[in-house]
Amino acid sequence: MQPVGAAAPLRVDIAEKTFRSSEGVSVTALKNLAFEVRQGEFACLVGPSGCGKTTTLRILLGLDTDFSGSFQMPASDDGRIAAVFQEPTLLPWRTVEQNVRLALPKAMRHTDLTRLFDSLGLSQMRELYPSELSLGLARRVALARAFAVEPTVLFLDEPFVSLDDQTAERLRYLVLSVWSARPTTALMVTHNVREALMLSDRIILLSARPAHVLGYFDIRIPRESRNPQVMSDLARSFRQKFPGVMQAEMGYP
Ligand SMILES: Nc1ncnc2c1ncn2[C@@H]1O[C@H](COP(=O)(O)OP(=O)(O)OP(=O)(O)O)[C@@H](O)[C@H]1O
Repeated sequence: MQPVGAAAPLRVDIAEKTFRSSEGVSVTALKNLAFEVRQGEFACLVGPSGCGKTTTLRILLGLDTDFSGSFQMPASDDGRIAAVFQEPTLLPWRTVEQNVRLALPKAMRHTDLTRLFDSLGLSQMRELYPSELSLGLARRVALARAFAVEPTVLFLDEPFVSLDDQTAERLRYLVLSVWSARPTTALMVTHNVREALMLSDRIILLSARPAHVLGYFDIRIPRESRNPQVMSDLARSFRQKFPGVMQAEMGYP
């Protein structure tokens, strides 16, 4: 299928990002972090805990402008950006459906969302309020809200953490199926190598803080062919290419 949304890659070239406390303590989170995500590609930023992954996403989302360097979003006519964080951040006084619709640009407010709710298993939940949802369901709503705007670029920050294994795996498959129906440029942060091998076209492996790129791992095997044997072969190749980084902490013993 033809990728949609973007005509140019997402280009990131962050020279440095340093946090400075009022007591004068400084922490350099990113240093010479440069990478690209190609048009219509699902890329994963993988790196150890605290290396600077969320900091990178916050910069790309414009939530943190105090850094040196530059980045370029994929070019397109409307340039919609969507993001899903670990915390679903739903409006508590709005229903599931209202939470999703409120994110839509005016021209799309009356879009038929039936297929999207169906594909995320949310058809029966449209009238519920966030307090009535488990964390797994709330994450699905956050994902629906992001996909509903048909973004040019989609950022995901560890959307499967703190879920039990079964719920997380089901959600990974749901994301795959919704994303595959409209493969927009996506960048997902995770510290779970197995998850990245399952979902992505390209893994961008980051160093410990200050984060910079250690290397790329491209996966050309179609997602639907990544059965347990293929996944285990991919994990072996990854381990061979990056010896020492496949620790249990990173999701693949
Ligand atoms: N507002 C802040 N002030 C000071 N230091 C910060 C701030 N935000 C992040 N840091 C530090 O910057 C570093 C990178 O943090 P960041 O949250 O980006 O890492 P991460 O790779 O996303 O971690 P994790 O995988 O644990 O979520 C960490 O050492 C963190 O303590």
